[in-house]
Amino acid sequence: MNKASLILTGITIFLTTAAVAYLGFIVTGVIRQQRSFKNFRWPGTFLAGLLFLLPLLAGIYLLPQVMTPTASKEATVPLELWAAGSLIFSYLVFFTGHFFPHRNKYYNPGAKLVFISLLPSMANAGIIFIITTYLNSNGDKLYYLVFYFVLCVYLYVTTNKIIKEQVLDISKTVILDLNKLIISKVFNTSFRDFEKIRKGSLFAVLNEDIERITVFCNNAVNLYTAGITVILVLIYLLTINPWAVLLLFVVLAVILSIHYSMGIKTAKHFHRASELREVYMDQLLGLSNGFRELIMHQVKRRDYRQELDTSCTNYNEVIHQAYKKYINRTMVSDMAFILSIGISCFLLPAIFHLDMKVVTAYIMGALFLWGPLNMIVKSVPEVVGIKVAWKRIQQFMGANSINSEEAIRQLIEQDSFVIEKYSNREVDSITAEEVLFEYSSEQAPDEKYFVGPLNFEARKGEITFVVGGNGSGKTTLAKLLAGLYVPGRGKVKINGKLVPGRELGEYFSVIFSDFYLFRKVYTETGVSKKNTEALISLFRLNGKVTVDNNTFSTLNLSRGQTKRLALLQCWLENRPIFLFDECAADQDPEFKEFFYLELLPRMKQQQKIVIVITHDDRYFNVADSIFKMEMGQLVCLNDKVM
Ligand SMILES: Nc1ncnc2c1ncn2[C@@H]1O[C@H](COP(=O)(O)OP(=O)(O)OP(=O)(O)O)[C@@H](O)[C@H]1O
Repeated sequence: MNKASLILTGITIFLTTAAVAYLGFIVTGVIRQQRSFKNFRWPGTFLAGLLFLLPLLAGIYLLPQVMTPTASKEATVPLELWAAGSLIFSYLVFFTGHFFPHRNKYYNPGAKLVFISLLPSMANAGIIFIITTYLNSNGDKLYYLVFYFVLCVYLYVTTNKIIKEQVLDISKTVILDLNKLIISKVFNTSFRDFEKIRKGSLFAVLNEDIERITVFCNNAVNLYTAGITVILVLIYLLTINPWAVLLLFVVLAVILSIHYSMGIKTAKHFHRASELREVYMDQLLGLSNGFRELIMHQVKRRDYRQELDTSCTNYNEVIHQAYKKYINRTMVSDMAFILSIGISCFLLPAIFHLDMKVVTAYIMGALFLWGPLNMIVKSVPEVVGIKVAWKRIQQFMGANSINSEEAIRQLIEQDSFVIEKYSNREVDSITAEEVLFEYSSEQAPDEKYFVGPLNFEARKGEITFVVGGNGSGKTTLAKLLAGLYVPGRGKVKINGKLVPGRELGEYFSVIFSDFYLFRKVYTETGVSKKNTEALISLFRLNGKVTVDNNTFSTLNLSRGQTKRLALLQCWLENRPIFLFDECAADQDPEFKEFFYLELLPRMKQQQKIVIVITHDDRYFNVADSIFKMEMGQLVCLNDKVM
């Protein structure tokens, strides 16, 4: 069998096998109901595909004339037809896949990529084959070789364009899904766990780690193409001299194992760098949140800046070391590869008594391998980096939570529950029975602080005060009542019925001492302009702020005005229980009077349950009942309730 027949047979077998395999995937996908029919505007796409195929069909047709000038044309015509037929058949099968897309959105572009990414490698191998054929020829096939060279370049460029666009689409989806996944995870984290998360790590995961995975997605296809190119060039070299390929193989195995063993050390550096980046991010957050405090005092500013500089330098140093180690590795592998080329060049002809033409072709092939191989070898740190990034995302997400497609889907969709209405609900009482909560941390397991066991009750149409010294546990009680903390023991009940932790919060409108005011008012019913105008006047914010489209016109207000706005927002939410944690603590006498003597009685009048954590003993007479917190224990100061 001459070379042309061999190549044509190879093309036919490869394309037919790939097409039949793909057809098999489509059919099984349809049977398993993973794929279903979906129509699209296909005629234009189909014709564009056919146009793309035309030069390739010409290439198949001309192949026998280039490679076997002396062979009879009749002998190869059927093979040309088979090859051309298999190309069209595979195109039709490939196209059919568009009509039956897989349910998994990564599967369709992924399968397409696996197939198309083979083509640039083939074009690459074709180019080296054409060049070496030309070098070894006497120039009689120049026009044909130029045609095939252009054909290979055409194939390389067009398929690479398709691949790059597909990869871009996939990485866009990956970024979006991972971001949504992390955000969903944050939303589904309990408040206590959220308190424990280092905020720097949240931003590090959202920025750096996801970015790293995306970059890897882009490079993975290049890696795959490089791998196929290496295989094809090796096959070509095999046809020139098998022993030389074996030698090359041994050299490559040695280079890769050296590279890999050096890579383990680099991985440790990359891991350490990620940890230091979290610390740095945390401090950057401190800079942003505490800028006002920092800018005012020289010492604070100097010391914080020093700390920030130190963590920035530490991070930089470690990442620098990691990349330095990586450079050492690449130098070792670069040197080993160049040495192996030298050995091939000087020793091979002597050992195997090879013709110089064969040696030239061999060296050409080996040099051609250099690019793709380099890419594969140099991607090792990327693979290490991605392993580190993925591990951190997994850690962040919690063990075993994202190991299946179903788990991911459920997590993303978890928040799409039906919204129940809680405003205006009839709530007679909220009670805590023998509730106990324990603060503990992994860093200091021996240092524990207990709140409770305690009993508490607040009733409709009554104002309940909770008083007590700093650190006695008042805010912890508030978080337990509002379902932010889950008690280790005991129960929190609404109207005498046990309510799940997550639902408890729905009954509350809360202002904690370190509250965050959102610019938009998120209410079940939206807010009417007329109603809000009256409220703005009640809260004495006229001329300061307006509400349009459920959104406050500004948040640039004084601290007291911001508190009033937060109270106004609570009012708009219209939940059955109001809870205020030291809401008037840092306010002027006028605000205090407004809060204790005007607002709270109005809420009471509206039959709300009003719980107020306070130190303002001047207004204790406003309360219907007063509880006192002492070292985590609760006592009722008047027996009106208990
Ligand atoms: N996130 C936390 N992790 C660990 N321990 C905590 C945490 N928050 C509070 N504590 C501990 O629980 C105790 C009670 O805190 P809490 O905030 O409930 O007190 P408080 O009565 O509201 O104080 P203050 O009047 O100063 O606001 C504190 O002594 C503190 O040591």
